[in-house]
Amino acid sequence: MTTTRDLDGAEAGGQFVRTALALSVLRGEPIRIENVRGNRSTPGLGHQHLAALETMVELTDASVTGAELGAETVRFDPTGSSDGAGGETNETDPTVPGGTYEVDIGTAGSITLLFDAVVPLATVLESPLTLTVTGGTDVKWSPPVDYFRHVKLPLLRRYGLVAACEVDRRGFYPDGGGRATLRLAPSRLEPIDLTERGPLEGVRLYSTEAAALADRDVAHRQAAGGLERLSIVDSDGGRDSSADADSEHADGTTITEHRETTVASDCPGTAIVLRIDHGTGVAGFAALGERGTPAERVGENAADAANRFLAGDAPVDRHLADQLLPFLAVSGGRLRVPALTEHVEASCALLESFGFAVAIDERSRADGDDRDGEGVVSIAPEQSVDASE
Ligand SMILES: Nc1ncnc2c1ncn2[C@@H]1O[C@H](COP(=O)(O)OP(=O)(O)OP(=O)(O)O)[C@@H](O)[C@H]1O
Repeated sequence: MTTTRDLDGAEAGGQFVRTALALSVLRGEPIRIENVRGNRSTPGLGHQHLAALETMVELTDASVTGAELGAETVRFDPTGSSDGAGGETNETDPTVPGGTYEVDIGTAGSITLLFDAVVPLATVLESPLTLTVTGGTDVKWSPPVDYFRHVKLPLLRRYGLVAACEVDRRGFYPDGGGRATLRLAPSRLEPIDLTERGPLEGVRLYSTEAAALADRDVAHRQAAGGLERLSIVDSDGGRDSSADADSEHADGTTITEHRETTVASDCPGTAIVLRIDHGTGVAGFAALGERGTPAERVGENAADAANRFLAGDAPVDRHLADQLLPFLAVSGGRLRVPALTEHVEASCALLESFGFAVAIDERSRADGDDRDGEGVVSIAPEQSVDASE
């Protein structure tokens, strides 16, 4: 018999909700979340979080209470059989049937964050799942869709995830109106062991402009700014000062893909994603266009983040670091994270609340270095213990 797992989101934001819902499904455990998005200035469920909750309810035929805007307490039971009062349910192997679904977030709420909640369900699917979502494809504080499909999914595919993402229309802030489809098939994930960075293999660049901005050549200028600023570490530890598209560098680093795309969308917007491949893992760095910021500067912002990554030795970027943790829990493994960010720490604490054996080996920092510390997160799912026992 499984009892409801009580979770406290007082120290976290929306990611806590999404990951908790996914783990609830994967473990076949009802959850009650108190203090939803407790450390945000507008606590409770926002549009995007509510859309994720409602989608998870639909995909899993769960029972739910608190599925409304602003709700600070949510109860979600993917076993569908308990009474909402902390009752007990029969323990069975959790499965999700699959099928075809459409969701409209209704704002420029992030499509990729909704996808983030759903992707782990691939490991318990009975048959393929197709999920088409309308909302924002490239909005602040979330993975741009090119990061999702060209960075996150390719890395997870190496570990056995069967997934693809197609984009019909882009959705920028404030109108949204983007449309993308996630396709998942039943997947079995290999353990993730990503503690070393392999040799640099190449750089991929995805630069995008809404059709309304095409006459200003924005995608090209973003790409040019990014490539001009990108430093490539060579084998002697020195640096090339710039990288040109479609060329091979003295150190052997190649621009393996270079896409400048004009896209359909309801409102103007631009995005750039740089992907670094380095043998063991991948890392992605994104920037969004903003009124008043020159296109070249947008590219430079993405390259600056990539250069900071290249100066370290973690195999993934700081965003993938937190986004991989649910998969680490599913399959077990070890991950060197470039920074023990608030998101990484909140996710580790959540995984521990679910009974996963999480160990964080924090790298010591020099005195006066107040950056988020690097660390290695290890998770042993087979040894998970039931915290409610
Ligand atoms: N530029 C980026 N590239 C890739 N991933 C990103 C980027 N910016 C943010 N993310 C990821 O988006 C997620 C944001 O989660 P977070 O909980 O902060 O947002 P949220 O769901 O909008 O909720 P809240 O409104 O409570 O902050 C994290 O996984 C973070 O790593």
